[in-house]
Amino acid sequence: MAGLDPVHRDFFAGGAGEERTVRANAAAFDRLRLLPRVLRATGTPDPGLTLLGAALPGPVLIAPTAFHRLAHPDGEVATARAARDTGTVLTVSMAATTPIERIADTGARLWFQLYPQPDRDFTAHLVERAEAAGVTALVVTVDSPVFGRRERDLRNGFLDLPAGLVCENLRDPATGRIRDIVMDPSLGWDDVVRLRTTTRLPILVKGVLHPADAAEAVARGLDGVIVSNHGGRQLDGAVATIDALPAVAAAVRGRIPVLLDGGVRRGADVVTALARGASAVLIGRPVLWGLAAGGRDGVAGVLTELHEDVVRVMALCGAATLADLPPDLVREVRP
Ligand SMILES: Cc1cc2nc3c(=O)[nH]c(=O)nc-3n(C[C@H](O)[C@H](O)[C@H](O)COP(=O)(O)O)c2cc1C
Ligand SMILES: CC(C)CC(=O)C(=O)O
Repeated sequence: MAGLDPVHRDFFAGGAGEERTVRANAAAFDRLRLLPRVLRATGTPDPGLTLLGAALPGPVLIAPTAFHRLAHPDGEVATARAARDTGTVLTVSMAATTPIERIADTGARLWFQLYPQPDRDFTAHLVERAEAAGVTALVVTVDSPVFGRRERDLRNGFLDLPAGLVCENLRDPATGRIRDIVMDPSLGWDDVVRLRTTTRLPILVKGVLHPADAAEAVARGLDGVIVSNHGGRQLDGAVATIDALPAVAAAVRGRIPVLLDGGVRRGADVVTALARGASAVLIGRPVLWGLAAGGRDGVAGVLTELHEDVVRVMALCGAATLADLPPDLVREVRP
């Protein structure tokens, strides 16, 4: 990627351990094929949907990723402008390098990703700050009781942000200092549900792979689950998300939205995930590559191309709307 420091490129591209799960996310899509329908006179497909009460032009959202100013000087502001201009949702990482208020100033539709911190008062402050800035949902990442072991970063000695960049949303309101992100191995369902006492925002849990956990999210009254293995950056060896999706969707039975991320690169991947039970998908690394290559325009290019590809694949499958993507559209083939 032109202009991207190789150490930062490794941080973006890499995963945990052997990167088996990074590869598995892509390989699992490679094992799936579409069985299209013909002569359905669908006209130009409409990939629009309503998600958590918001009308969106298409089913591809932006996953939370840290440190956008490593990719481009305009960082999260550039990403947010692209989200605004294409009408999609940007999920802002808690580890953003731009204050949430400045990102919100773009007018983009934002969700906020949270790692609940052991200091509950600080967690409540973070949530209140994001809500005041105008975010419309909270995404609680639950696949990270500890940091994954990212061997590229260890080899490269990438431990800290370069001088001048900080996680702006971790500023302590009392001291003005930037706090470290703490991964909390004691985090439990009660902690997630307790966020309801702080916020009226819808709450999605991100990092669910097991159907029993998805059922628990429904039972706990949460508003959505994101089937995710953190792009292979946490538990190396975790199942590919597109493989985990059908059982999660079966457990949820349409009661709350099920989203998916991990290895979504093409319109066919999006259509495959929706046919397997997802309401929408999110993309992580492609947005970072677009940002590094061309700031706002690069990200908008990635989002627009993928949107157009979704429409093309829907037409080629005989689907007029996202409701026309049944499970029998997808067939598994031998590797
Ligand atoms: C560089 C990078 C940083 C990430 N930072 C976060 C983060 O701060 N919070 C989080 O919940 N997930 C984070 N993720 C995981 C993404 O939200 C998402 O699950 C994953 O990237 C999806 O896979 P994909 O990159 O194959 O599309 C990060 C992923 C990458 C690649
Ligand atoms: C700064 C990290 C906590 C961000 C993250 O979740 C990731 O790199 O995958």
